[in-house]
Amino acid sequence: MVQPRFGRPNGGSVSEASSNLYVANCGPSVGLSFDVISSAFSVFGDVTAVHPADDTGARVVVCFDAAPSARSAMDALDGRPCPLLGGRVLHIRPSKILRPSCFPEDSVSVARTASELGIDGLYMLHEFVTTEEEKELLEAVDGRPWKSLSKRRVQHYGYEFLYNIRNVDSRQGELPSFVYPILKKISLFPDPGNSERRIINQLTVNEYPPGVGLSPHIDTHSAFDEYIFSLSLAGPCIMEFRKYSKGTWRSVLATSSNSEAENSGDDSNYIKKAIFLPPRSMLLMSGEARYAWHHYIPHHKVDKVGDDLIQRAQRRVSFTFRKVRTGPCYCEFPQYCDSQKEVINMVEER
Ligand SMILES: O=C(O)CCC(=O)C(=O)O
Ligand SMILES: [Fe+2]
Repeated sequence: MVQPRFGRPNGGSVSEASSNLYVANCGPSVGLSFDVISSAFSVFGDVTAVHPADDTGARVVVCFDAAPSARSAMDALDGRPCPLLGGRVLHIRPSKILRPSCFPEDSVSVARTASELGIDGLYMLHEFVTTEEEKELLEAVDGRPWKSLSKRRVQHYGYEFLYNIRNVDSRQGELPSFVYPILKKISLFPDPGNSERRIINQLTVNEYPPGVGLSPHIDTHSAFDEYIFSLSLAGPCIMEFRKYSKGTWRSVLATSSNSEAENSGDDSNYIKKAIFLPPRSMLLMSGEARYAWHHYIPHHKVDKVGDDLIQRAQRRVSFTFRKVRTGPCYCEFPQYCDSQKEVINMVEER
């Protein structure tokens, strides 16, 4: 269980003048959006913000511009059914917190476009598939067996991905026909690369429940070619990119996504950037973005994108399209490359 993001309520003493209220039994996971909560509390004064208080989605902090408004709201609503919130009984205490610690000041600002992010080799297209295509893709995978991992479910096509070795198994057949229209669109993806590199023969489908993400990792260089396409469906999330200054091929393997172990690597020495992935968008990781940056999906129920708090949906389903590598990787990033580890070892040993 993640620690509450706001400090504990300060005991409920009405003598303390707080303009913020900690409100339990209230939030997106009990069917109340931040907007609905805000307008219900606005009856008592100007509400400046409604923040999640923790990752449950059922506790919020309502911030008023003045303490008397907060006090009136608490006096009127605490422990009683609230007609404006479907008769829900709220539990309200004053909260001293001014700023939600779930989004610390140093948290990275989230770009909405790849060009804003500025990582070489990273591209994103919005509305890469239509809502109709999205529905069909989801129905197709929902009609097939899922494999349960500890926090999410997966399906693999073309080649099975083996999480223990972070590499693929032997070939299992063609990709399913329901992805043919996507493969066709991928072949038209506008990027400066060579179309040969867009051949796809492996697909991993990931289904994430709300609050579930993916550990920081670089897809194993020796397992997959340069181009990695990831299609987001059903729900949004943010993806963080980290470039570790002391990264080595060992840390790449140690923090592979595909390991079920939670391992965030050396947290002290990296630069990070983040991008918002809306449903139906397609992300292409190539070049430096694919070979040298770890990608990571934070385990959030709510993402902060600019001034917006965006709730994770009931699920996010991603389709990751890759081509299995047949020989060693000769990328320009030997530091992160398991195929070139002998070279690195020789340099390290000298
Ligand atoms: O869910 C995603 O968009 C990314 C999945 C991923 O990084 C992977 O399977 O290696
Ligand atoms: Fe990945």
